[in-house]
Amino acid sequence: MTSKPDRVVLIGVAGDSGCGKSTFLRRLEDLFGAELMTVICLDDYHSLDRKQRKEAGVTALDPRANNFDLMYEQIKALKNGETINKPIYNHETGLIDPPEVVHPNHIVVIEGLHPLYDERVRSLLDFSVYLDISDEVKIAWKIQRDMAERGHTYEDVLTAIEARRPDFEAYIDPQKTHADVVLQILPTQLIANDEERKILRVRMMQRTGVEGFEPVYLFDEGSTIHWTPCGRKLTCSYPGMKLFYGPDTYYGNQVSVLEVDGQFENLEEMIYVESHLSNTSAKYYGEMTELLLKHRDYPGSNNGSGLFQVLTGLKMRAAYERLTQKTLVGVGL
Ligand SMILES: Nc1ncnc2c1ncn2[C@@H]1O[C@H](COP(=O)(O)OP(=O)(O)OP(=O)(O)O)[C@@H](O)[C@H]1O
Ligand SMILES: O=C(CO)[C@H](O)[C@H](O)COP(=O)(O)O
Repeated sequence: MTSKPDRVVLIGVAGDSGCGKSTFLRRLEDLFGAELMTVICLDDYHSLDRKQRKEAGVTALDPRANNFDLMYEQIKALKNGETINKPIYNHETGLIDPPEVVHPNHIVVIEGLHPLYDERVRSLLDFSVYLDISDEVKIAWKIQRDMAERGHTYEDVLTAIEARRPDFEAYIDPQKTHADVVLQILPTQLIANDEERKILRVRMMQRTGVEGFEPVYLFDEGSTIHWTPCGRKLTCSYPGMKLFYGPDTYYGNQVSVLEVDGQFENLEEMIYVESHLSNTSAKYYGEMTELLLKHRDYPGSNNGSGLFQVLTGLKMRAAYERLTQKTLVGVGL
């Protein structure tokens, strides 16, 4: 930690396992710098270890397997500038390890399955995002990762997703109704059969009427816009690309929706898209494109998921600067 923070800004990143939280956090680090930001994985608040969950017949998604009282007490303490003794859930052994000391930092990010579940924890958050991955895409990503890196079979992956589904629907998914931004990742509508789910339709649902949060828009705020940018200034290969912007209602909340269906052929040309977006919270024209180009190797950099992760990160930086009255200079690049 660099200096003692006067004001701790608390950010929530919610989503199921394998939904891209780590990738998003790596992008956030570009904006805040590793020094200023402390990430707390809420898996550490599992109150039942793997064996105990098995015996009790509950999953880690079930609130009964998590200690929300301790989570609240400790996150509140960090926000108040106090040091905590945070438990550790060990994913290698499935056991709860001895606690570790965590000091408050300028930005504390709580990420995992339940950042928005408990009303008390939720009320501490200054900005939040929910990563909402459709089943088809979740299966494709999990299969790619868990088969390649974790030695699982196709059937293992499907069984694991199915086993989690009831608790996912009961306890994780409803959190999206509380987030400031929901990043929805869906199969493309540009072609009928994209079995590998390589082409994505990604929607950034931005809640309107939230103090200090000005949603990003395309061309004209409040209008409904369908934009097919492919042509002289943006190279698109098959099956092309479509952008959309417009107002909507999402679980009773007013939202501004930005959508990208398809993929960017040449990331350098993102400057053309950036030039048509307003309220990005970039510090200068081109910053959004530079942030994307910096990590062109991250998954999703060439589609709406990378673009909207960068835009959400810029909104989190804007929230930090507004709440602390501090300016972050030069950490992004
Ligand atoms: N935008 C994306 N486009 C394509 N694939 C992606 C994208 N984001 C993530 N993935 C795939 O999903 C996998 C999981 O991503 P990531 O590790 O960021 O998720 P996570 O939510 O942190 O997962 P866990 O909680 O299980 O560690 C990655 O290895 C990658 O294969
Ligand atoms: O959803 C999860 C984390 O996001 C895990 O399933 C949960 O934390 C339990 O971990 P493990 O399977 O290693 O016991």
